Amino acid sequence: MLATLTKDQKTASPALADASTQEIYRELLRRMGEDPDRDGLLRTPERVEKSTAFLTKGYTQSVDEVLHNALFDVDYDEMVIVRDVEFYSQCEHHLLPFFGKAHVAYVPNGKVIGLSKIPRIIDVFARRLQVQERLTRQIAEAITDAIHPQGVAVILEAEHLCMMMRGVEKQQSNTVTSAMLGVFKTQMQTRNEFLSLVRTGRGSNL
Ligand SMILES: Nc1nc2c(ncn2[C@@H]2O[C@H](COP(=O)(O)OP(=O)(O)OP(=O)(O)O)[C@@H](O)[C@H]2O)c(=O)[nH]1
Ligand SMILES: [Zn+2]
Repeated sequence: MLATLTKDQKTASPALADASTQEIYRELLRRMGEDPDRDGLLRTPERVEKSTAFLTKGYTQSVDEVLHNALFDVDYDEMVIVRDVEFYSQCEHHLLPFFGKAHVAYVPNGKVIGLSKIPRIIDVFARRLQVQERLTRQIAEAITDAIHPQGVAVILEAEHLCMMMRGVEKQQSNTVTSAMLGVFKTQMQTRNEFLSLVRTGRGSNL
């Protein structure tokens, strides 16, 4: 059973109300033309239930919980950048992965955030069904809410399997999205400094 189902979600489809999640995956295998009772597939519903719970565990997490109070009063008002953070998410249209690198920057306003918490915040939102634009925005807003900095910038560069292994089948394209808040929106110089520091990182195609 996925931990995230509310009572309403469970009863949303009365015909399936009594079916377990694993029974539903067995049925999906059957409808793919497979035999869910053959050796290799016997434990597949159990594995898929477990891996799906992991890949969507962002629904059961909150930013407060992952921050764990790791916010520090530090007298530093230059840009902090955590770049080339790999992330894996799933597109909400096809339930296929999209994945790539996140680059996050902020200019503090009296408080800094524990460095490891930036990738943790990214994952809280990446491990949900997403569109890349919303994911980008949610990361920027979560950091803003946590430390009220002078500004936050987030760039995501991602490859979408729904555009690669199906649909338009384009293997070389990637999608870049950004959210620029506060001084990253109002001060061209700050935004440019961020962009040039991202470009000199290891994993950026910008
Ligand atoms: N903006 C945006 N679009 C996305 C994202 N992930 C997937 N999509 C797009 O969502 C759209 C869904 O389009 P539909 O026409 O409803 O679905 P489809 O027939 O499967 O589309 P194709 O992928 O073109 O075959 C596609 O254009 C996808 O590329 C995302 O993160 N952001
Ligand atoms: Zn998709």
